[in-house]
Amino acid sequence: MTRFSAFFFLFPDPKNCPGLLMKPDMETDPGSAPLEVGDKGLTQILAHVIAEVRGSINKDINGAELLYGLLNAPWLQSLLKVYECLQRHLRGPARPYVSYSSGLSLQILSDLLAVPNPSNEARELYDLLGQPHLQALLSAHDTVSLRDYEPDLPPLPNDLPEDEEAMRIVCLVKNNQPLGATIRRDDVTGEIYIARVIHGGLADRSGLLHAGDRLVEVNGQPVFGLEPEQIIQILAHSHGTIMFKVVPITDRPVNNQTMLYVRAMVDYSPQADPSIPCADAGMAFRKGDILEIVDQSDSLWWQAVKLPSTSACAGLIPSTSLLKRKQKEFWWSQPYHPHTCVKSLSTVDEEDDMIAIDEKCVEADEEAFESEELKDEESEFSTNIEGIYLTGFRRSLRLCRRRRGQAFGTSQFCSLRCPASCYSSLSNPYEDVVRYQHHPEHTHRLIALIGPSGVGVNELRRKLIEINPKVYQGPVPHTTRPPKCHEEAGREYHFVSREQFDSMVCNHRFIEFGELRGHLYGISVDAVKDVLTSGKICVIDIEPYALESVRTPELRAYVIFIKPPTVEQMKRTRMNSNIITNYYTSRPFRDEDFLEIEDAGRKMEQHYCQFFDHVIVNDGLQAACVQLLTAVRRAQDEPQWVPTSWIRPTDQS
Ligand SMILES: Nc1ncnc2c1ncn2[C@@H]1O[C@H](COP(=O)(O)OP(=O)(O)OP(=O)(O)O)[C@@H](O)[C@H]1O
Repeated sequence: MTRFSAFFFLFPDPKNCPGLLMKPDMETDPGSAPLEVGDKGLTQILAHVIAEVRGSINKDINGAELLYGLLNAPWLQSLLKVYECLQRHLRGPARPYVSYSSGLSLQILSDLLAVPNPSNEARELYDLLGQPHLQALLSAHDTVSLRDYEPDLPPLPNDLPEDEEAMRIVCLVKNNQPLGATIRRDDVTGEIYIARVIHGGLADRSGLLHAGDRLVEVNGQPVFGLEPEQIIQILAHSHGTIMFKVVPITDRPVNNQTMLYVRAMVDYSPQADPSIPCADAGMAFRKGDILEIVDQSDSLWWQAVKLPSTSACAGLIPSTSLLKRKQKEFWWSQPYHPHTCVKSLSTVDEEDDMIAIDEKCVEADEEAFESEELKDEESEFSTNIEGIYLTGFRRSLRLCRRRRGQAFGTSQFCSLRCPASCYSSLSNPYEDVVRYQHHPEHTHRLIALIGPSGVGVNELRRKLIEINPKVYQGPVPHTTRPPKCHEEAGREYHFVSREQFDSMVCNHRFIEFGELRGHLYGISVDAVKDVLTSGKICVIDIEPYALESVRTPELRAYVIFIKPPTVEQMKRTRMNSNIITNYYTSRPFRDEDFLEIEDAGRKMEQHYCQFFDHVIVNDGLQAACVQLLTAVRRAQDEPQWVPTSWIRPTDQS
């Protein structure tokens, strides 16, 4: 019994088509020339093969019938036709059959329209040819076939002078968008130049106007000697197409700037800046905005887009050096105020004088508070969840802050002009940032809550930890006070000597520290790291001055601002809540407390909003808690803008 093999058809010999079953032996005849198949060769060969196979069916050859059906399949015939077409085109460049297909299709359309009773096929053809995209395709086909790419330009005159400059004529169609270019006049020569082209603007997208091009005419009107404002007037009064005649700049600078993103650390308004070359081309931004710097070619004025961007067109912003200069000028122009910004808590000795007036009253209340504190701590221990203690909630730490707040009055926020530390914070108007996606194998980001005293920072923090103490935890604070009978070292506090504590302070190991009733208390970087390396999410509350200590590559804090709602809303929601007063007593909230919280919250937001990754308004406790939970998850799971130095600390200069 004979078996057909598919490879018979791989080496057909067109000259011996009828004898196809004789397979040429390429291995035994290496010198034989490759077989050429003509345009119709394969189709002919197939026809012969089919005839042969048909003959074999009657000879009871196994598989012949199946093969016959296969070879006769319409798809195989179509495939062969496609193959032959491709072969033809591969041999030479494609040539259009007609270069007037667009006109031809219109002719066909009008002929079809004239048919009295068109068939279904005619209707379908009419619909197909009438499709706009097919019309566009045919039009593109004709343009390509005619090689009609260039505009028709008049021939160059023969008598061109030798020193004739190359001119470029640029036509831009004016729409509602600004042209996106600024001009300047050379005061010596009176020539007008394109000063800058705004990234993503109309002029930029045309690709035909560049900074440094000399402007010769606008709409046929020579501009030499005109003031820039006069040219702007010409442009403002033009409609439709505007024609520019320019002498292109010879050495266009290559823009090899890499992508740069920054977080604005200051507010900026171009309308309030008399030094900006063109206020309309400027871009306002607020503290905390993320800006994509798209052009730094000018050392003074950069171009940037605010993210998330709604417009492709960039705006002018001052460069870092220019903004620093402006800040310095502004700073020096302000009247001097004594230093009111606090870096870390001063010792009690330093404060004593300042709080002397209240001291008697405080002493009396401290006695009362001491027992209350103990009661409070005991109740905290008894409510520990599954053997996990809610550490870092000791009132002593919070009272350190209160004492400091009391000592410095309400002026913990920098005023316009105060020395060193505040001034240095002004010196970095932009912070380089990158999009950072937390890696599951890395430690979690620290969650730092910040808010005015009494807004509910600790309440929210406590609630979060209580939801899942196996996931969320506070750091264990350090103290120099002796342990109480029920306390265990490393559980409620790390108990250390004053010398040890001082040494940690000197080595900047504390995020926050303070002194209360002769004892030092503090939250150390290592205590936070202990929680993080255990695989948990560390949640702390901080004061603004501690922002610097937590926004570091090792802690990568995600800062959440707990914002007070309106006074009215606070009155409604805090009806049954108590506030801890500056005299260490707990009493129901009063109207003046709400006013104070609102004012402190406003000031805090005004001064530090650039550091906030998220803001939660603590109105209803339940809703705020859900928002906090969502924000904390987002901090770990979603990409965030973080300082570049966190990712590449070695790049820091
Ligand atoms: N959304 C809220 N609704 C009702 N009461 C609240 C809400 N948030 C907080 N409270 C209550 O307000 C009081 C103060 O809250 P909390 O102690 O958390 O303040 P804080 O911001 O940590 O300030 P401090 O550390 O100075 O006490 C607490 O009695 C708390 O239960």
